[in-house]
Parts: sequence; C-alpha cells; structure tokens
Amino acid sequence: MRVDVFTIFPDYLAPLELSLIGKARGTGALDLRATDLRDFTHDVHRTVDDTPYGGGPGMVMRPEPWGQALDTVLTPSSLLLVPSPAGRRFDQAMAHELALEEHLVFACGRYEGIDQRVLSHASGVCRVQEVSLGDYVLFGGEVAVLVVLEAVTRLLPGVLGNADSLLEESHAAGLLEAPMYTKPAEWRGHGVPEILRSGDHAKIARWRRDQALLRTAQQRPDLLKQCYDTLDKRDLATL
Ligand SMILES: Nc1nc2cc(Br)ccc2s1
Repeated sequence: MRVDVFTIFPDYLAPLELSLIGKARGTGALDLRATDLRDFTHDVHRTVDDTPYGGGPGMVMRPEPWGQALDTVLTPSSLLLVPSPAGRRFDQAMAHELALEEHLVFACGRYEGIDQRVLSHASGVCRVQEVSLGDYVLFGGEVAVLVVLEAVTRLLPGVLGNADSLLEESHAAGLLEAPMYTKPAEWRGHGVPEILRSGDHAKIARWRRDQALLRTAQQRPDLLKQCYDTLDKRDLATL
C-alpha cells in the first residue's frame, strides 16, 4: 500500500518510523511518504494560510499549495482522506475497508481547516472522505493520521507475526476481547481463572466467548446491539 501524507509538520509523523509500522515500511508492505506542504509555496514566508472570507476568528489553509501538492499524487484510484471533526467516524470496520486500498492520501489540516474548494476539486479526480476520530477538536489532522495508519497497517498481510490475533482482538467479531493473563499464576494474591490452566481448549474458547459477551454487555452495550443477530442460543444463554 502506498500512502502519501501532506502536512506542515512532517516531524509529527516520526513515530511512523518505529515498531511494526517501521517494519511494514522495511518489508514494502507500506510505502509511506510524508511531504511538507510548504514545499508547494512560492513566497519567502512559505505562507499556507490566510484570513477567512466572511470574517471570523482564526485562519484558513490556502487552496493553492494544496492544489499543487495533491496534483503530484492523486490519481483516480487514490482515496483522499481528510481528518476533520466533521468526518465519518473512524472504526475497525473502516480500518478494514482502508486496508484494501492501493493508495491513501492524507491531507492534514491546521488552523480552522482547509479551503473547501480543495476537497471539491479533488473529488473531480478521486474519492474524498473526511474522517473523524471522535467528537473533539485537535490542533490538526496529524494525530488522526497516526491513529488511522496504525490501525490500517496492522491489518496489512504479513505485518502482524500471528495473523490469528486479528481474529480474537476487540472489535474483530464486533465484541470486546476476553481478559488476558500470563505468568505468574499467583500475583499479589490474585490468581488466574483455573479454566485457562486446564488445557481444555474447547472449554477455554467457550469461557473466552462468554467473557467477551459479558464484558461487551457491561462496557459497550451499543456494540452488542449491533451484533445481536449474530449471537447463537449458547451466547444468549450467557447474557
Ligand atoms: N478531531 C479533529 N480535529 C481536527 C482539527 C483540525 Br485543525 C484538523 C483535523 C482535525 S480531526
């Protein structure tokens, strides 16, 4: 997967050199390029913003640098993602959708946002999707890019050593995952559920399913409602 990120703070994306994302870049699973939007300005101050038409507080990002920057990468097969408080709520289902894309382009806004004509113009070239992490406002889109890219990269083939862990993790089957334990068997007076040390894999799988159902019912009843139709009689007996 090819990913282009345009930002006025490319160093913000330095964490993408680390850990599994760094490995994904090394293996070629992820071809990631972060570009400074100011490279597409032509004045001595490298200006990327200006006052808003209609007045109001703050500054708006100018369309010209964005137009020239996006011209260098967008093709009809690209998906332009614009982090925004007004965007589609990012979730695991969207992460799976994005992991199937061949080319993601992120436009990281700052200030009061990007001139709307940039998105309108780009929609004549490729698909454009505003994306939100949640109902709160950040200083810019870079943090959203870090989150989206981590969630998507771990879904790319070959990135996670054990792909099976994708099957059991929270939100994988619409449920939160069961609580996990490791050695020692006794820690500060706290033991480990005996079933997990029984070696009976069928019973362990059932216990984990039950725990996932109960944990989801307690902490995220909204998720349980979404997947209720997929539950079988044994699941319903647990609830
Ligand atoms: N939740 C979010 N807040 C913001 C603010 C700016 Br400025 C740009 C993108 C985003 S995504």
